[in-house]
Amino acid sequence: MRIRNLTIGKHQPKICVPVMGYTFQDLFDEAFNLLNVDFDMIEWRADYFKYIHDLELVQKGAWVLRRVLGDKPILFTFRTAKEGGVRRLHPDYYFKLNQTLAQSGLIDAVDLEFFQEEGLLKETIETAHLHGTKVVLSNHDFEKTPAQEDLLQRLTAMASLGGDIGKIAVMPHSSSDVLTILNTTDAYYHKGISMPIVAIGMGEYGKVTRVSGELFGSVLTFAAAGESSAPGQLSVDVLRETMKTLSCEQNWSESFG
Ligand SMILES: O=C1C[C@@](O)(C(=O)O)C[C@@H](O)[C@@H]1O
Repeated sequence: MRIRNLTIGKHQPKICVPVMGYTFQDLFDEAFNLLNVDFDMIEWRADYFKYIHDLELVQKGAWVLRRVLGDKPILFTFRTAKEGGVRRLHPDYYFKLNQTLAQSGLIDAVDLEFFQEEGLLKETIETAHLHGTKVVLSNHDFEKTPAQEDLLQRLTAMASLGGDIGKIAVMPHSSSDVLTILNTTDAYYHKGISMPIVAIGMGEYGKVTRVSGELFGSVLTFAAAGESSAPGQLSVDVLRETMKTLSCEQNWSESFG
């Protein structure tokens, strides 16, 4: 699948760098500092943005990022407090915000949290698709690693709902939790569902899941160029180098067209 000019699902996972600016100046500076960094796309974590309650100003923020970053794909994410973000938002405004950005032509993909009212979720996915914007359906658990059946069920439901990418980020506390995440990724791949997935283990134990996507079938990995947006994120340089070292030339595009 493609997001803007980036093909996702081929060879090594693509590296997505979070940008967490509070002001317009912060957004500009963070984006500008990325110009010398070897990354593939950015995630604008708009829950950090001071003007999140003003739709015009949020679009202006996206415009600043687009101007600085040129053709790099931009994923727009408002991460809610209950899934690890820094702010709460009324659900009506959450969907309005995402629909506005999805229609703006300024960003390439939106992250929508999966556990929300299904009608509004479907409507927002449709709006995004009508405007050529991709949808990442996501679910985060900062406490634990749910059972493999639960994770698989969430990912398949994300595919049924029309997500372009499904994402789970959970917290492992042991090697067997890490195996649960990797087994889920592998089992999902063998189901032959066309929607590609991202499966992340957060924290120290999860690091291996951030570098091994090529082997198991996780197509995106998040890395920090400055401040990290979740525990266990590696720096972009270390991540790129490690993935090159571990590369096994798998090509998931045959399954994830
Ligand atoms: O969903 C994710 C993944 C993430 O939580 C991580 O663990 O790298 C980082 C978040 O910014 C992003 O929205």
